[in-house]
Amino acid sequence: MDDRPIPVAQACGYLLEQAHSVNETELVTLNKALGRVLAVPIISPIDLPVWDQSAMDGYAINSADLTANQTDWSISQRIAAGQASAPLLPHTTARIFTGAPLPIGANTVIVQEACQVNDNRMQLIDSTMSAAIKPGANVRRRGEDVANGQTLITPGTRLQPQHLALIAAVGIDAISVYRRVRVAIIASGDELVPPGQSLNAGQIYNSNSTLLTGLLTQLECDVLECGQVNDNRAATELLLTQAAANADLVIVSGGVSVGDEDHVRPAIAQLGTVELTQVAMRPGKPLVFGHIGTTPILATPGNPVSLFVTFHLFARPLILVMQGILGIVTPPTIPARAAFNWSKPDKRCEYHRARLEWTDAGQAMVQVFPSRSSAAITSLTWANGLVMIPPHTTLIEGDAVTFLPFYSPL
Ligand SMILES: Nc1nc2c(c(=O)[nH]1)N[C@H]1C(S)=C(S)[C@@H](COP(=O)(O)OP(=O)(O)OC[C@H]3O[C@@H](n4cnc5c(N)ncnc54)[C@H](O)[C@@H]3O)O[C@H]1N2
Ligand code: MOO
Repeated sequence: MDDRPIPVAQACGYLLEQAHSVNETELVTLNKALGRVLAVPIISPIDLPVWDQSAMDGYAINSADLTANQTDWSISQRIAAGQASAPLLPHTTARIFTGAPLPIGANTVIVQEACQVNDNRMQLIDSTMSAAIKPGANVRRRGEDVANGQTLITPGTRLQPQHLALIAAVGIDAISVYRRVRVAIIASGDELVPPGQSLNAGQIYNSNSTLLTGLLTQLECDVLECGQVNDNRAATELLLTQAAANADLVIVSGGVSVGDEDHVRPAIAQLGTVELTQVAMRPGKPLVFGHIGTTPILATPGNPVSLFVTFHLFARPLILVMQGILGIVTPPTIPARAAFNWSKPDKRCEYHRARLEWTDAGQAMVQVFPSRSSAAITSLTWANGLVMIPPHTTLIEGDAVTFLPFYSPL
């Protein structure tokens, strides 16, 4: 296999081409559906509003009576939200409240601020205003928001609270969503110790498993935590085999470089196929992608920043496709201006930790973290995104740059 680094877009394109969504669906109640991906269209079984209703507290009237030299109206009924209305008696008005059903025979609601009531008769405070009251004023018509039979939400949508509210508003309480994508995670490295234990010489805490668990949980995946594997070929192969058999996707961090202690790539090649290795990016160059059986395996560099960046650029889009998301899955970008100088460019495309802020004049400006180290995990808590700096590119303050926010929809 050609080991020359390939461009990020080409690598991501390959991952997405071969990706397919989990097809199995399950029925979940609305309060369990937040963040899940809709599998079947939501078609409204009702009109919304369900009936003509008042948008204001006031008086329901037939607008024809406003032009018929009538200056006051007997209040023939009182309709609060939750009550049924009776047909409006001719030439009368109904006291009505916001959200209450408009009586048959009325087509307009006059806000109560414009009215006065004496002896159960309603008058306009300023009778000359009657001509200005438009038929249909302050009425929400049946079906004006949603028509019975209308498709409300299409499959492939990640369900946000507002989607769930719309589904609830048409009376549906359980929906079909794709099952969660199950992702197995493995941390490779002899040096790794779980947080909470004491460190011996040469050891460090395993932070990548926590990072990956969080990133995957945010994406609504099921996480299969496979723990840590030593820098040993047989152990790596065993754990990879088990992980691949039990998950839709395996993400391994560490052990992908070219040293004698890096066993992940040869282990994947032994068990399956290595289809992609070395991406022309910084950090994250020694990325490996392949399959064991039909399970995709993404092996990222062990440096926490490299893991985070490669997750954002590769794992996330891949998972979105596997989840059944329809639409653009690659990270969104924001055009901005550099608030920094960049004088030592790399031959790889750089994804540097960056912070986007808006000036008072509304210009998006990007600052960069002072260290380029892919081990500097503090850069991730400082930044709110990445700035993309193309290969061999120097920048001065004010130059146009592309910013990739960490938190994005979908
Ligand atoms: N001769 C070369 N050496 C290296 C190259 C190269 O091209 N030639 N590439 C460098 C780059 S770039 C990177 S990135 C790393 C990638 O190395 P590995 O993926 O093999 O990762 P490790 O060596 O296992 O770890 C790198 C670094 O990250 C720490 N680490 C690993 N796992 C965890 C974890 N779960 N939690 C926290 N920290 C972790 C590990 O201790 C190392 O410090 O290779 C360079 N070398
Ligand atoms: O690619 Mo490494 O991730 O530059 O540090």
